[in-house]
Amino acid sequence: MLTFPNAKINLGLNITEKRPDGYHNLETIFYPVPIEDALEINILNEGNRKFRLHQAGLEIEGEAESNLVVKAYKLLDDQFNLPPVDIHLFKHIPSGAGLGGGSADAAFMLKLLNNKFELGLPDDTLEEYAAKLGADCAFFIRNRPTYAEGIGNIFSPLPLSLKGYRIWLVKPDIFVSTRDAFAKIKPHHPEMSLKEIAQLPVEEWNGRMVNDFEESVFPQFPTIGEIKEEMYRQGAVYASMSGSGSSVYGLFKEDAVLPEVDFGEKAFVYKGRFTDV
Ligand SMILES: C[C@](O)(CO)[C@H](O)COP(=O)(O)OP(=O)(O)OC[C@H]1O[C@@H](n2ccc(N)nc2=O)[C@H](O)[C@@H]1O
Ligand SMILES: Nc1ncnc2c1ncn2[C@@H]1O[C@H](COP(=O)(O)OP(=O)(O)OP(=O)(O)O)[C@@H](O)[C@H]1O
Repeated sequence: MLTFPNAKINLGLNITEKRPDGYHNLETIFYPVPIEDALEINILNEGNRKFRLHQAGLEIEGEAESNLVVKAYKLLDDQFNLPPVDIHLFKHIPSGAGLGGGSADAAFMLKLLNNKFELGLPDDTLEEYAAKLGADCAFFIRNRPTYAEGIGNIFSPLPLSLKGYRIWLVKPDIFVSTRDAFAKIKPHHPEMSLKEIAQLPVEEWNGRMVNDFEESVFPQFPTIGEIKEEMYRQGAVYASMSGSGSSVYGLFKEDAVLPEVDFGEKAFVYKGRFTDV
């Protein structure tokens, strides 16, 4: 059984409070984007191992045991004593990009196991399992435009569609530490709530919808800020860094011409369009 975990972008990200436990309260909108990994499971018939992981595409740091698809399998295996699985993961979504690629794999693995082994778990339960695997994981269970608050874990669906817009996304070869990015922020409440801004036409988001991480990340990594400027130079109606970086996206009108721009040899570049959400 095969599935295609997709990435997300953050539309706006306000860091509002530092909590006594060291984490931060925030508000953001998660929106699915059609940049995809491929994930397949089959029943494993050889040997006495519970799982085998084959990886291709972009490299993922760490041992197989620390891969989120394996953690997702173990979480459900503990509860349901699943058959052994042979896992194939083709990695296309860059990591450390603010695109939630690892979280997507984890959530899609839960959904895949639920379907393959007919566990009958409803979305609410799958979301509870996903939340144990990482901050953004639960979003990918329903995988629809979502307003998130709390530490990024309290969700409500949002009536918002980017259908018809084009997206140009660039991830330069820069690693941003999420922890450091949070540490440099002075939390504050925004003047206008993100939910209200999101109801305005996309053309009116620039200057209103803000990713607070840009303030702490751009001075340290000017290249990331320059990519955002380039998006606006090329005619983006809205551009922003996603999550804590390092990827930057621009949203463009359907008929926009997106030229070839050299963002560096190792940059990941994606051009696509939003369809059915
Ligand atoms: C900011 C987002 O990118 C929004 O999409 C994500 O919520 C971050 O998710 P993530 O990369 O999976 O980050 P995590 O691994 O959960 O957290 C990394 C570190 O960021 C800090 N952190 C994270 C989330 C949060 N609400 N407040 C925090 O202060 C903590 O120091 C934590 O140790
Ligand atoms: N299946 C996986 N795909 C990608 N990364 C994984 C996976 N499993 C574990 N990881 C680990 O998770 C870390 C980052 O994952 P991810 O791809 O979600 O990037 P991210 O850009 O930090 O996402 P975000 O900031 O939006 O949460 C990497 O350091 C990687 O070692």
